[in-house]
Amino acid sequence: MEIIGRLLDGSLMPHGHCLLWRGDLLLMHVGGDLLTTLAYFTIPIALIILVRKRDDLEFDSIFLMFAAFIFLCGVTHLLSLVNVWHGYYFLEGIAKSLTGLVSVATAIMIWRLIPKALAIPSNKTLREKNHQLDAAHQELINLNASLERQVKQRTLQLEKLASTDPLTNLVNRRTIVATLESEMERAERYDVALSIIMIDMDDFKRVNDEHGHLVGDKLLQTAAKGVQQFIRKTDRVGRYGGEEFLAVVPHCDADNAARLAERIRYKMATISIPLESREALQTSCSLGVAQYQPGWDMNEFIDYADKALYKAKHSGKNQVSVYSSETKNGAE
Ligand SMILES: Nc1nc2c(ncn2[C@@H]2O[C@H](COP(=O)(O)OP(=O)(O)OP(=O)(O)O)[C@@H](O)[C@H]2O)c(=O)[nH]1
Repeated sequence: MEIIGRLLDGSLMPHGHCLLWRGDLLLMHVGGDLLTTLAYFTIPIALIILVRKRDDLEFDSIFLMFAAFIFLCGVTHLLSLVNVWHGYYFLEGIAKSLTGLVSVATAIMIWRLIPKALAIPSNKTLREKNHQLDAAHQELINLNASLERQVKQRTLQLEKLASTDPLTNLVNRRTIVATLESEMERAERYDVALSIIMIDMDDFKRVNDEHGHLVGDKLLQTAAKGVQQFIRKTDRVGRYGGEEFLAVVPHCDADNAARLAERIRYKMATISIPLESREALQTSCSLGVAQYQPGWDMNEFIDYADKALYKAKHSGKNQVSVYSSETKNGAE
């Protein structure tokens, strides 16, 4: 109780007496303390708001110590202001002591934090790191784009490999059959003509037997090129079997397909493969033509072209035969 009484004892000599109650001195001391008090009470609020809102802020504790230290300075200035008219010097002394203690604690903390604070990268370093990151990011994007291009390219190559016959470079059987399937759907839907030509090299076994497989291969390659030269860009030809080619000819009826087949036959008959020690090798082929009829399935369609081809072979080879019910009968 005695201590509280002493603390609240404002009966000591007011500080105004030291200032001789002079207006100019009072104005400076009172005005200065008033402004400082106001400022020192608002700064801690700002610091606390900052610490609470920025949870990524480093060194929270030092900000809070600063807030306490500045607040206590504000209290000291407030009591100085009061003590111009009163004499609460015990209270002011306690406020100053507390301020001193908190200041010393803050100073110690600051010195201990300095190495840590210095270790934080500067804005310049961060900007440089950012640039490096941007450059690395861009490099990754470019690398990714180039990888994607390579994958696309490789996929195309693989697709081509999977659909191409390596010897003749024509599309393989699977692909020509798929083409035929979709052309049949188109012919059915739009009611347009569609024909196929089955082309089979004549006496190919003899070529292999007499001249060897390499010559046989060369002949197949030359024949494939020859057929390709004769068909339109919209037509497709593929290697259907060993020495058998299948041409799919959309928008073409049996008569026109037969004319095309005849031109191919003629062209094939002009092929000659140079041989090392003998005269050039001559060859020929037989061709079976069939025009699509709505309702046929693909196997039937191919089978009818095959039957026409069979007839061409059996009628002496090196000729074209068109499928008709007569052919069917003849073939069976
Ligand atoms: N060199 C070579 N020969 C092949 C290839 N594929 C199949 N052959 C051969 O082609 C020949 C086909 O013989 P056959 O089916 O008897 O037919 P062909 O001798 O042409 O007789 P016809 O069709 O009646 O004129 C066989 O000897 C197969 O080995 C190939 O890729 N290269």
